[in-house]
Amino acid sequence: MDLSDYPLELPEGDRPMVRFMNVTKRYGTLTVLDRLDLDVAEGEMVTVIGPSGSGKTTVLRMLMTLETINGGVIYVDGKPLTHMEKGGKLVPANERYLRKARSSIGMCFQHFNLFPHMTALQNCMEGPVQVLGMSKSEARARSEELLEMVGMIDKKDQHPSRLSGGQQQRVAIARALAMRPKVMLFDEVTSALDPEVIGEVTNVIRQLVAEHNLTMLMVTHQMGFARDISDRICFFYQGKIEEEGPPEQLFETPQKERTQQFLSAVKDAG
Ligand SMILES: Nc1ncnc2c1ncn2[C@@H]1O[C@H](COP(=O)(O)OP(=O)(O)OP(=O)(O)O)[C@@H](O)[C@H]1O
Repeated sequence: MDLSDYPLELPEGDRPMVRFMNVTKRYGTLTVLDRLDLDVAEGEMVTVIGPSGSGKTTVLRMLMTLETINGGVIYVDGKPLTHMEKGGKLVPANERYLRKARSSIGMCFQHFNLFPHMTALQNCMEGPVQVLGMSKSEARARSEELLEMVGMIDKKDQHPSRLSGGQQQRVAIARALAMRPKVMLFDEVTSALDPEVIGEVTNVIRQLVAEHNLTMLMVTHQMGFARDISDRICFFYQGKIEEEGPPEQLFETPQKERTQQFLSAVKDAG
């Protein structure tokens, strides 16, 4: 497909919050995403599972527009994310366009990446003030509300080094939400945590799913958690969706042999 074959905007009535359309990502000769089509509806929670190296994190990285894709187009809220319109057709987006587009995507990583010299509250206020141009008082009110929601308001004046991993991750979630993203991405947010604090982070995400109509895309190795909270599970294999479906269906009656093998391997391991 040529870039001129892709719509400048998705039509009314067929506008998922996220659409990967025929997306290919290569590193040298290695094809990591292979003509991927993936939709996430508004308010939907989709979890990507699959073997190591199957391209799960790459999906999130492409949505963060951290790197260019080699083929296809990603749309967010009906508008191209990776591309922009020029003279009536799509061209790869420039840095200015990407900077703006990125603010619609919130991301939480395995390593929380909080600013070490700032308190929890300052970490949350930074984006709204610096990127969105919000007044300090408005940013503070919004940040305090979110810190309250993740159970961290008591620690708002602490620096990250004084917080546990689970607490830092909760601040990182509040910080991402403070930007009012259209889509939230969670990449292995519990895998660097001690077992006893995993629950406090999964509970925050569970609460987000239950009470807020957020669109979320998550990568996790915690199958039980994925099964609990996802609307849909996508099983990735070699940069493609091998099988997808509601959690009960995918975990209980997987249709493809590769899905069955993967699920029995993780079951044996865990
Ligand atoms: N910057 C890069 N340069 C070269 N190869 C890369 C780069 N980033 C990722 N890859 C390769 O792309 C493939 C997919 O990586 P990705 O991180 O998306 O896998 P994953 O499914 O998330 O794996 P894991 O479960 O181990 O995190 C891997 O083979 C990886 O080595």
